This record gives sequence, C-alpha cells and structure tokens, in this order.
Amino acid sequence: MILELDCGNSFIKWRVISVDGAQRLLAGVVDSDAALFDSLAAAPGLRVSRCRLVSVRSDAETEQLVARLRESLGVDAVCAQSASQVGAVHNGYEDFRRLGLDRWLAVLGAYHLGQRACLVVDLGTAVTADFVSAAGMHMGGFICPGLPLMRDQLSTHTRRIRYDRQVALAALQELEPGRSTAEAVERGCVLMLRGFVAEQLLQARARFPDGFEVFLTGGDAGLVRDVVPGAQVVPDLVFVGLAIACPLN
Ligand SMILES: Nc1ncnc2c1ncn2[C@@H]1O[C@H](COP(=O)(O)OP(=O)(O)OP(=O)(O)O)[C@@H](O)[C@H]1O
Ligand SMILES: CC(C)(CO)[C@@H](O)C(=O)NCCC(=O)O
Ligand SMILES: [K+]
Repeated sequence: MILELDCGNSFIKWRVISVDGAQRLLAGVVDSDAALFDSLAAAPGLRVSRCRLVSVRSDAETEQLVARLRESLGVDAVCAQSASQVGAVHNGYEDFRRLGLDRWLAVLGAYHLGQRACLVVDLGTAVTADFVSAAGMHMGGFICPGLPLMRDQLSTHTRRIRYDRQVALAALQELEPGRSTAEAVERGCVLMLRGFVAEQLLQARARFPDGFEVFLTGGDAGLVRDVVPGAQVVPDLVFVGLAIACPLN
C-alpha cells in the first residue's frame, strides 16, 4: 500500500492507495500530525510499503513529519520537490522554487487530466488560481485569502463581529442579503470567493480563446462550483499531480 499525504497550512489530507495505484483504500482529513498518526494506527489492515508527500509547511515541520513516518511506519517518505519542468509542463514563476508545491502539483494533475489549456482553482486556507496553456506553459496565477482567513480577519479586527460555528454553517443555506451578523459575514465571504472565481473565468476566456478546462479543488470547492457549470471538481487533484511528480517505481 502507498500512503500519500498533502500537508496544507491547516489540514493534512491523507489517503492510502494500492501499489498499482488502481484502488483508493482509505482516506481522511486531520488537523495535526498527532491526529494523522492516531488515524493511521486505527486503520484496519494497514500495511504501508511506500509513502510520498507534498508539504507547503516549513522545512523543519516537514522533516519532523518524515522522521515520525520513518519511526512509526518504517517508510522513507518521498517529498515532492520544486522543478522548472515536469513532462510537457513548464513552471511559469520567475523563480520556480517559489511556486507553492500544492499549486505546482495541482497544475501537473490538471494538465494530465485535461490535456489542454487549464484554469486551476484551489480553495483552502488560501485560494489560488493558476493558468496553464495548451502547450503546458504555466502562465502564473493569483493568491488570495480563503474563507477561513477572511472570517478570522473580520472577527479579529472588529469588536462586534462574533457568532458561533454552528450558526455560521446554517447561514450558508442560501446567499440572500444577511439579516444577522453570521449570515452577513458568511455570505459576504462566500460571495468574495465566487466573485474571484468568476473573474478568473473571464481571464481564462480572454487568454484561451480556443477553449480550456476548469478544475476546482480544495475544501471549499463546493461553495463555488455552480459559478463554473462545466468545471471538473477534483478533490484529489493534488494527489494526481503527486503521483506524476513522485513516481515510486
Ligand atoms: N472534511 C473537511 N475537512 C476539513 N475542512 C473541510 C472539509 N470540508 C470542507 N472543508 C473546508 O475546507 C477549507 C480548508 O480547505 P483545505 O483542506 O483544502 O485547505 P488547507 O489544508 O487548510 O489549506 P491549504 O490551502 O494550505 O491546503 C476550510 O474552509 C474548511 O471549512
Ligand atoms: C499559497 C499557498 C499557501 C496555498 O496553499 C501555497 O501554495 C504556498 O505557500 N505558496 C508559496 C507562495 C507562492 O506560491 O507564490
Ligand atoms: K491545498
């Protein structure tokens, strides 16, 4: 079995696939290294022979996780690394090392699945949009705060924006103008995300007149999917790219 990890800024997404990559056996989302090892310890019949991961955390945090994986599972995790090119896909950053590895892998995954020009939007702690031409040229992208950061900033920097988590979830049943603080903030922030995605779509139309594929990923992709009716929602997009960047044979 192959253990795959996507270590984001707030959560670690993990999954276990068969050695031939054909079957997805287990998957989960955890908010700490400790919770990851608890989940793995509780997984029935888990026998990990290989491990690959991508991390946007600090090198020290990533190295610590790799060391713990070695101790507890006896595997040497292969970590995705920055590259100026993988296959037909060229990294478009001035310094390719600066492009977030999650973005790079999502781009690799999208181009592999789409086989044409792509707009890739990842909605997590941060929201990112990346453009790839039909020839595989990454043309750069945009970064903005995601939903968790937007709502935290509002509550941190105001006196009277306060409401609890349960109320927040209920507020997103619809997007009418809010009639309570929770509704006003939650819906306002979702409209920011939706407006961002709509703008990326306009940019992609202008940049790729011959057509393009839109890929949505990240925990909040569901909040914007109907802004782009033809979009492919691929929760595992980073893992698709991880398999391309880190082949294990
Ligand atoms: N099952 C889930 N577990 C955790 N977060 C979820 C889940 N479903 C939806 N979300 C939402 O997804 C968002 C987090 O997205 P995601 O897990 O893609 O990013 P992340 O790991 O925090 O950050 P990064 O962008 O650095 O990968 C949060 O706003 C959260 O509310
Ligand atoms: C933008 C995030 C936080 C999204 O997870 C990540 O890709 C990252 O830390 N990137 C480094 C900065 C950049 O991509 O330019
Ligand atoms: K991510």
